[in-house]
Amino acid sequence: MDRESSVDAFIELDRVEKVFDVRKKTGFLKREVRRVRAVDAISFTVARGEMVGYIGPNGAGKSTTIKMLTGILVPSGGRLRVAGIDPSRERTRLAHRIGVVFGQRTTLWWDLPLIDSYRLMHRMYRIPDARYRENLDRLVELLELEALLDVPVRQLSLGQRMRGDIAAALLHDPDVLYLDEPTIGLDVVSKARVREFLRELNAERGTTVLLTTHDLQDIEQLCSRVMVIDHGRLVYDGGLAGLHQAGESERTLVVDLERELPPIGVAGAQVVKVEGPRQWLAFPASASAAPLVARIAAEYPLVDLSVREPDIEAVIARMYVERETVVPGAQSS
Ligand SMILES: Nc1ncnc2c1ncn2[C@@H]1O[C@H](COP(=O)(O)OP(=O)(O)OP(=O)(O)O)[C@@H](O)[C@H]1O
Repeated sequence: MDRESSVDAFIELDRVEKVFDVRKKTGFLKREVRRVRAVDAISFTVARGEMVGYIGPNGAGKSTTIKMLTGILVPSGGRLRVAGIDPSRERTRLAHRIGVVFGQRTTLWWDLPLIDSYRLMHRMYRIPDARYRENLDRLVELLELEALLDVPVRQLSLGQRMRGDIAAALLHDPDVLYLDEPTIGLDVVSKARVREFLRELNAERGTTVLLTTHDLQDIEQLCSRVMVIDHGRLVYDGGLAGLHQAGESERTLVVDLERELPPIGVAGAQVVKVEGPRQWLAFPASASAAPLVARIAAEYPLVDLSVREPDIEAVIARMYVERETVVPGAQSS
């Protein structure tokens, strides 16, 4: 990494590895040690204020990476810095700079009213009184928590609890927020609310966000950059558009004709389905639909048409399958 790029880098990983030794009993007194390379020479940097998606299939190494970034796990190799701090060496100092939300677990005290968890965090993080009040007021307003403050956490719905957890992670004004499945199990309205809040947080405060999710709409709506990890290796790092290219994604032109006709023959697209006078034509997502539409309109009795965007889920599924393939945008390590 050159000096220039490291100036703005807020999160820096240079060939970071994590190897677990898993002991398995294979006989009466025999044990076998199996080495699991959960994170395999991963390198990337995230600049201050970036909002980046970190995605991959189950067991890819996402949580292990996040745990190393928070200092919970010590890397087996490589170099790791967050805000210039080595997380595993200075975990407490780093804790003041980062916020973490695990969608599947809560950091709140289950039996206490929500506000009591916040009061405890006020003390734990030694947040100056004025700052605590200001942050609490703002978060309560933005996340609509006012009516919930006196409710014990165990009585909150999943969406309410998630908003409560996000506020807890931000009370001490962290520079970086790690979100692990922040919208898991939420209904459409709650998801929209959480996403809207994250967008505002990033725009207003410039908080750096690393987002791990299986919900690709989270990524599409929040992140301009996405990293894909599979079997511990970074297989893609770039924009969403590039991801479509890497996964060779296709858009679909849905054409309504005046009458039933044999499949349309037009260069640059392929008919994938015919139903009465309606035909579906697939074409590369990177190509423009305009010339295609012009050609069809000139040669066929066209009544109506629409373009369907590629399904990013299918694109990523294809990438996982073809993970051995070197894709554009993948970082060499
Ligand atoms: N403490 C541990 N001891 C041994 N192996 C572990 C440990 N933690 C994780 N692993 C292994 O490391 C690999 C990566 O796991 P990790 O939890 O980081 O994946 P993930 O991408 O977060 O998956 P998911 O989407 O299912 O949460 C898996 O093979 C997992 O079994």
